[in-house]
Amino acid sequence: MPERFDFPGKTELAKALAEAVANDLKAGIAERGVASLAVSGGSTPGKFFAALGKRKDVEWEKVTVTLVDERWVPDTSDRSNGMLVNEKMLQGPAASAHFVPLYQGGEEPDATGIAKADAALAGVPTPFDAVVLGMGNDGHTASFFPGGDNLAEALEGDGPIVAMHAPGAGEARVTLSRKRLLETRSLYLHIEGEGKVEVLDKAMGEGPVEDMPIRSILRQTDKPLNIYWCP
Ligand SMILES: O=C1O[C@H](COP(=O)(O)O)[C@@H](O)[C@H](O)[C@H]1O
Repeated sequence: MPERFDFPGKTELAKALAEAVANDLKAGIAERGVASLAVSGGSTPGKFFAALGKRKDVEWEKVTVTLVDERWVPDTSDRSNGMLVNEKMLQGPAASAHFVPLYQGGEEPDATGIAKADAALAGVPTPFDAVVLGMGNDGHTASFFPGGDNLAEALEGDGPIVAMHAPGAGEARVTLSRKRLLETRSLYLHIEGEGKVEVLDKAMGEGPVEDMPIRSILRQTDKPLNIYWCP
């Protein structure tokens, strides 16, 4: 059963989640000399990224940061999750972290693009010390979209990176597979707003995973899921 932590506001949530993830990274560095983190994009994580990136107690030069999913757009696009991470998190103390992008050029995540992204991801210390997921109003997480053309592969395949096109996704995307996402020491779901808690409540109920792919994370028991929410 996931554990839920509620906060009065976005600032409090951002600070608490940054504290938890910073502790995960420090534990990883203490144990193996390096640490790795995979984060989501979208409209929710900006404050959390800023709070985490300011942490001076993390040896950022030993940290590798990557994404749980990416829109297949150049990193100059304001739709790029990579750009968001670079602008909001990898500033100040965190500027010395190593960032591994998923977008590898070109118009489409074709076999060459996926092979390059797989190769880039192979350089990220495994398991992740922390994975921070988000959730869309349609019940998607990472780029596990309802109606996604490669949803079954993303949910059940060995991955590690899967191309995804879906009616609700906008541009073509890539996503880490469920298997790769669960190769983590800590797992978080970061959601904000009353609307998202309604989506979460629905997802916690019965129904097919394909209708609300966040269920593939909520229903698994391999990794304890910590849900961070604020209004
Ligand atoms: O498109 C995406 O959406 C989800 C949720 O985003 P939000 O705007 O509702 O916070 C995000 O988790 C994912 O990484 C992103 O690519």
